[in-house]
Amino acid sequence: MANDVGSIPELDQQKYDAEEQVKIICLGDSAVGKSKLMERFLMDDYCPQQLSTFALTLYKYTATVGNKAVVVDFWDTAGQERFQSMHPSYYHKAHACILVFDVQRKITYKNLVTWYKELREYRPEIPCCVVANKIDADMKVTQRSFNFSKKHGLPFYFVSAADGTNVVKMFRDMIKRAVDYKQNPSDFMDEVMQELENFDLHKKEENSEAEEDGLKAESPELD
Ligand SMILES: Nc1nc2c(ncn2[C@@H]2O[C@H](COP(=O)(O)OP(=O)(O)OP(=O)(O)O)[C@@H](O)[C@H]2O)c(=O)[nH]1
Ligand SMILES: [Mg+2]
Repeated sequence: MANDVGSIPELDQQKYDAEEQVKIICLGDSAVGKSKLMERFLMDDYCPQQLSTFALTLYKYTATVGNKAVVVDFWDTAGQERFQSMHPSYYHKAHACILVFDVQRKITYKNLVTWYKELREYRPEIPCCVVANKIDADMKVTQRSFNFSKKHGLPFYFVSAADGTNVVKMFRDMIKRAVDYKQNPSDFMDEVMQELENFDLHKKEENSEAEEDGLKAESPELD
C-alpha cells in the first residue's frame, strides 16, 4: 500500500461520506485468520476485489440495518509484517475495526497492543472489538480470560472461521456499531475538524459583517 492510492477508483474514499456506505477494517498479525473470517461470514455471497499491488482486498456486502440497506466495505490486507505500519489510507474514514488474534499463538495476542495503538492514532474513537480466532483447535481456551479487551473496554468474541462459531454474530454486531457510529460520530478528531470548519466559517461571517459596517476585521475596538 505504499503507492499513491488516491488515483485508484476502488480506493476513492469519498464514497464513505454517503449515508448508506460504511467501511470496516480488519487488523492483526499475519495468518491469524482475518481473510478466512471474512470469507466465512460472506460465504458464497461475496465478490472480493483484489488489489494485489496494495496487498489489499475489498469485500463488499449489503446489510439491512433497521429498514435501510447499507453497503459495507470490509478492508483486508495481506501478509503484514508484525510491526510494519499500515498505510494511513487504510484507516482513513473507517467506521469500525475488527482486531484479530490467534488463540494458538500467544505473540499474536501480545501484538494487539501495537495494532490498537496505531488504530487509535488515526481513528481515536471508532468502535472496535477483539476477536480470538481458531477456538476450534482448542476449545479449552474459551475458559481463559484475555484482559486486553477489558482493559480497553472493547467487546470480545471467541470465534472460529473454520467451523463458523460466533462469526455471523460478531460481524452483525460490528456492522450495527459501524452504522451507529456513522450516524452519531463521537470521534474526537472528527469533532475537532468540524469545530475548526465552524470557527473558520464564523470568522469569515464576522469579517464580512464587520466590513459591511465599514470596519476592517483587524481594527482595534473603539469606545
Ligand atoms: N483451525 C483453524 N485454522 C484457521 C482458522 N482461521 C484461519 N485458519 C487458518 O489460518 C491460516 C491463515 O488464515 P488467513 O485467513 O489467510 O490469515 P490472515 O490473517 O488473512 O493472514 P494474512 O493475509 O497473511 O495477513 C490458514 O491456513 C487458515 O486455514 C480457524 O478458525 N481455525
Ligand atoms: Mg489475509
